[in-house]
Amino acid sequence: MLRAGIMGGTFDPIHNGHLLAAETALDVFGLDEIWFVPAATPPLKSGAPDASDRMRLDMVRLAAEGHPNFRVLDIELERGGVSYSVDTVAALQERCPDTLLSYIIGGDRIGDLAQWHRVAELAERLEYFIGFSRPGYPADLSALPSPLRDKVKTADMPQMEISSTAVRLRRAEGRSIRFLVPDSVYEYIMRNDIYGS
Ligand SMILES: Nc1ncnc2c1ncn2[C@@H]1O[C@H](COP(=O)(O)OP(=O)(O)OP(=O)(O)O)[C@@H](O)[C@H]1O
Ligand SMILES: O=C(O)c1ccc[n+]([C@@H]2O[C@H](COP(=O)([O-])O)[C@@H](O)[C@H]2O)c1
Repeated sequence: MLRAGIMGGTFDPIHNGHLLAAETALDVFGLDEIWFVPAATPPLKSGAPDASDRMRLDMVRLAAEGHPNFRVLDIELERGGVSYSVDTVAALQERCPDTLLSYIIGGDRIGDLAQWHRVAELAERLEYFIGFSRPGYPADLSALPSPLRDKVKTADMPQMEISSTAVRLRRAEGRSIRFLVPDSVYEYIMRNDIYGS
């Protein structure tokens, strides 16, 4: 049975913190593949993404290109509306019944996991949630109710103080974002003049 880790995100834009979390999940948990899934409307974020759906998808594809274990799925962008992970996982299980799915999240999302839509069903469908701490957001499971807590496996990754917000802000201030995002994504942002002031 194939074991895949879903890396869902707004990816506005994708950055090296996302990629290192994905690589670490492959490495530590022995997954076969990572499936990057850009969200249409992320459930717990206010305000629309700055870049268009098309551009966010393009950037995720550029970032994943050439990695033998990275795939990009446009399932949530195609579905549109609010991107509840439980709907995505259910649809993917229907499409790929021989794949065991995990869902990768950073510390900020671990913090609000109990508020996710139909989270008990989501947890039931997954092998586990894979949780990584990120600067300012430790992988702290203590606030989660116990059945959910037992479903989250945490692992250490080199801490990367990068967020999409910081990338957008630096661009808006005319500062460099080189090496915060992959070179191909950097070139795409500059060529299309995204996130500028
Ligand atoms: N530097 C990082 N280290 C570990 N996990 C991360 C990091 N950045 C984002 N993640 C995780 O990746 C997933 C997708 O994140 P998202 O696309 O919202 O990026 P973000 O940097 O948090 O964006 P924003 O700053 O716009 O809120 C989330 O589960 C998030 O916790
Ligand atoms: O299903 C939910 O209720 C839910 C709540 C919060 C976040 N998510 C998903 O988690 C991923 C990361 O979310 P975000 O807001 O950090 O980009 C993204 O794919 C969201 O669709 C999903």
